[in-house]
Amino acid sequence: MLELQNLSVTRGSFTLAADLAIEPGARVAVIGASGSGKSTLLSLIAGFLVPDRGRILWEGRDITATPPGKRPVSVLFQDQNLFPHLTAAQNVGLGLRPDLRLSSPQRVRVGQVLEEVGLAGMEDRKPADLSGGQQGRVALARVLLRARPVLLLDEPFAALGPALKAEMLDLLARIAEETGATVLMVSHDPGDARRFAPQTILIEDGRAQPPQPTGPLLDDPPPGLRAYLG
Ligand SMILES: Nc1ncnc2c1ncn2[C@@H]1O[C@H](COP(=O)(O)OP(=O)(O)OP(=O)(O)O)[C@@H](O)[C@H]1O
Repeated sequence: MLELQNLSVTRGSFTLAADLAIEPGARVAVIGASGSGKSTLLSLIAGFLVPDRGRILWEGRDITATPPGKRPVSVLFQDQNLFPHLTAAQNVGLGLRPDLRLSSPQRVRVGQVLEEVGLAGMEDRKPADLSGGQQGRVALARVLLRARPVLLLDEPFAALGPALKAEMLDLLARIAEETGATVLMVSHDPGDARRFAPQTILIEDGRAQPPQPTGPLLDDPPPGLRAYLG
């Protein structure tokens, strides 16, 4: 279980508060208007931002002061962060060792995750020789290889077309199920939330609300969310 207890952080004139818990293995969408604090919430969980008050607990352990690299968390951003001069396999291998001095079992493992995301045979290609969707898969493979129990995604597939995006979400859902990972995904697209996440954290008026069932929330959104969704 991931718990945010009486958490609050202020950035300039903006304050975000959160007091909520996320069940292990849950898939949760994070929805809110532009500037409502979605990225801020993810940064708090990832440890890029330190709260002004409150605690973050993972499996009962206080990780509020734990540096990002030591948290049980990996993060996938929209821009995928692939290095253009490295091959797909090397980009994935960075998830294990930043200096890329992989042992042979580690190299085997890189091959396995690339296969899991459907990139067998493309190990030696550089990002420029892969499609947008394939690049997304490389980034996903790198995150999977780290095998952290909490996966944070900040609009990871926003640049992809609808069909490709749906495919990536299904792949992600399948892998999350297999690994039991807890996944939080920021999205602007209610369709993504419905497709991927049984539960949603709504951020409104400076507060991240506890997860609630996605379908009913989107069927009958509160006024602020309704205005935002259009
Ligand atoms: N470094 C900062 N200093 C001051 N204010 C900041 C800083 N970073 C973000 N903010 C403010 O915090 C608020 C929340 O930002 P955040 O990026 O979390 O929103 P968001 O919901 O992810 O937005 P979007 O959907 O537009 O990406 C915004 O009002 C933003 O202007």
